[in-house]
Amino acid sequence: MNIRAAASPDISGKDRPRLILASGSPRRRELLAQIGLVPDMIDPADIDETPLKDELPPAHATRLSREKAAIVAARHAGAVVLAADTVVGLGRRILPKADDADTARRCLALLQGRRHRVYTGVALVGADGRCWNRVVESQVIFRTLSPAEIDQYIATGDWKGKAGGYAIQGLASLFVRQMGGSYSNVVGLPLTEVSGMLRAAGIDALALAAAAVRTSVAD
Ligand SMILES: Cc1cn([C@H]2C[C@H](O)[C@@H](COP(=O)(O)OP(=O)(O)OP(=O)(O)O)O2)c(=O)[nH]c1=O
Repeated sequence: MNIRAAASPDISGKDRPRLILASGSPRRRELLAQIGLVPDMIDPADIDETPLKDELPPAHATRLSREKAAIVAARHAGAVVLAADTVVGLGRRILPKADDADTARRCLALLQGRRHRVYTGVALVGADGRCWNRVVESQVIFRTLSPAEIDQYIATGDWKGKAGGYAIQGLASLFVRQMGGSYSNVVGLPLTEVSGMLRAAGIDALALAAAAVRTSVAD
């Protein structure tokens, strides 16, 4: 018996289920590309992301990721659908996604000189309709920022569309004194957890990458 073939019938990738990324975030696309996965389609859910009354940051990220996945899965029967939501939490408080300079400035004034948490809720719907859900927490401590430094950062526009008004993968890396937990989680997709969920749904990023290397060497 060919044990490897029996254990990994999908190793070539040709039989893997279609993967739909239910997100308009370029960061999530880039993070998936980092582990060799190119979604077959990008289909953002575009839902109302207003927090519920007294909703805590991890519960908010979990709820929104589930809603995004469910809406998009209903449009793509038989596909694997991946959705996520990233939230910056300061204690019990949810900081907004910065769509204008004033919001970003207010967020940075709150975040400077202290610790906050970043939660990404991840929801996956399998080709057979099974659902997986996780929320991953990272901790970030910003150094003290002067009002002039906040103004300089605002002028770069790097905060646009980012939860909490900053992007750790950009200039805001200059503000990070300390970080705990998953870095990719802060950027928008906790890759270790996501790859485990995808594997459970029949998409094994590491096996696909290894198979691709073997194929190119054989060519
Ligand atoms: C904290 C932080 C967030 N972000 C981004 C990740 C997300 O794109 C965004 C949080 O908003 P989200 O609502 O999670 O995602 P989105 O609106 O960009 O896309 P979609 O809802 O279609 O999935 O903030 C960074 O890029 N870097 C960071 O350091």
